[in-house]
Amino acid sequence: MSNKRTLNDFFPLSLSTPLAKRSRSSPPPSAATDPPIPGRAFARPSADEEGDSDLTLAITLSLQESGFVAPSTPPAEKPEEQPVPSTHLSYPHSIPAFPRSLELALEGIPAKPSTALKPPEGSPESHRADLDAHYYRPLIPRATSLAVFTFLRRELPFYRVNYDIKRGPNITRINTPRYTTVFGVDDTCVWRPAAESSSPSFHSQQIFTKCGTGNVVSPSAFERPPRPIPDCLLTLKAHVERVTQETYNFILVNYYANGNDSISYHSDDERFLGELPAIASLSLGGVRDFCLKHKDSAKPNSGPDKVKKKPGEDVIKIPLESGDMVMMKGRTQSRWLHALPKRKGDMGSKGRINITFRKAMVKEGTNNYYRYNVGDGPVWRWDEQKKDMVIWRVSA
Ligand SMILES: O=C(O)CCC(=O)C(=O)O
Ligand SMILES: [Fe+2]
Repeated sequence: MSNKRTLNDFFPLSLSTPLAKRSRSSPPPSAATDPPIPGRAFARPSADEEGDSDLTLAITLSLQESGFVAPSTPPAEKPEEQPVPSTHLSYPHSIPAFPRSLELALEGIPAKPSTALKPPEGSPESHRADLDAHYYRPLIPRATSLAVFTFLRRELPFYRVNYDIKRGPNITRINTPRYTTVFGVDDTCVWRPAAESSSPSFHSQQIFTKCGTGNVVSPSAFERPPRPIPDCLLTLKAHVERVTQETYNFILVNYYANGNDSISYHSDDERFLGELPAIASLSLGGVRDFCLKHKDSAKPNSGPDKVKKKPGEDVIKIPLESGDMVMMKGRTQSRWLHALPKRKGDMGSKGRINITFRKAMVKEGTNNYYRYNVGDGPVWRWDEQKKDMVIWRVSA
């Protein structure tokens, strides 16, 4: 579907507030450009107020906000320096950077060894050979990961995407059973700051140019305008790239509000990801089971012996906790399926965010990811009073 909207349709905000401090990727300040974030004006702390106590406070607040611990006495008001939010013409609203204390906590995490995932006992050798998946338990320490969860749920724009699929003569309406959002552009383009821009905001200056030629690419070359990765997600990407020794140009985010939200068995084996894609998948928030099964075992009673299988016998099931990361490489996408099934009871009672880091090679990837993770519906945002997602703004 082609998109005839102009960039102004995507960025109706008028920008007028001076900013206290630049994020690490921002150019030197000139004119002010970013709107104030209601209820989030912080005074600059003195030098000795910065440090571990900020992180302790951020984590305590986050654990309470996310419902992972009950609030005790109300925490003391503690101002924290607010780095410059990320803005861009394609964003429905600006996206704050992580508080400095959280950013420092993430930067300081040492790279950890991973554990290889193994197929269930008795699986054919070919299944083992096709599986190149590892997990980090955890990649991000639990308390820090919960602070990241609370921050991202509160600050990112989410979508509940609907689309039609055609099976023979029938058209089926699919309502994606989770909230999604996406940032990035495929490898044929590179983001760079627009020359001579008077804006001090790093992201609001970003345009993309064709790799090789350096020619500016118009956002209308895509079905929906691609969105640069905001600073907060760039911080996570840098850590994941360091640990996995891979590079990524796309970040897809899922928010599973409760146990009814899910993703069914699938593989991320689209051609635009290349032949043997490396995908890192980070979990934040509530615990949920992540399941993998070989594509051959998905066929009922397949295999040479045709022995009747018990349900779930071929499935690898890992309860992923906040901060855990699964890395899938090699033939994992082409030969295995994965899913996050619906869950009743305790396991579905807490919200969970999943972030996948991927690399799309060509334009089809950009069009596909924005169609299925942004779509054309309203923006949903977390409402702290209602403790639920609410429609924030209907798209133009
Ligand atoms: O939520 C998860 O852990 C899995 C998400 C996933 O497989 C996907 O987004 O493709
Ligand atoms: Fe997936």
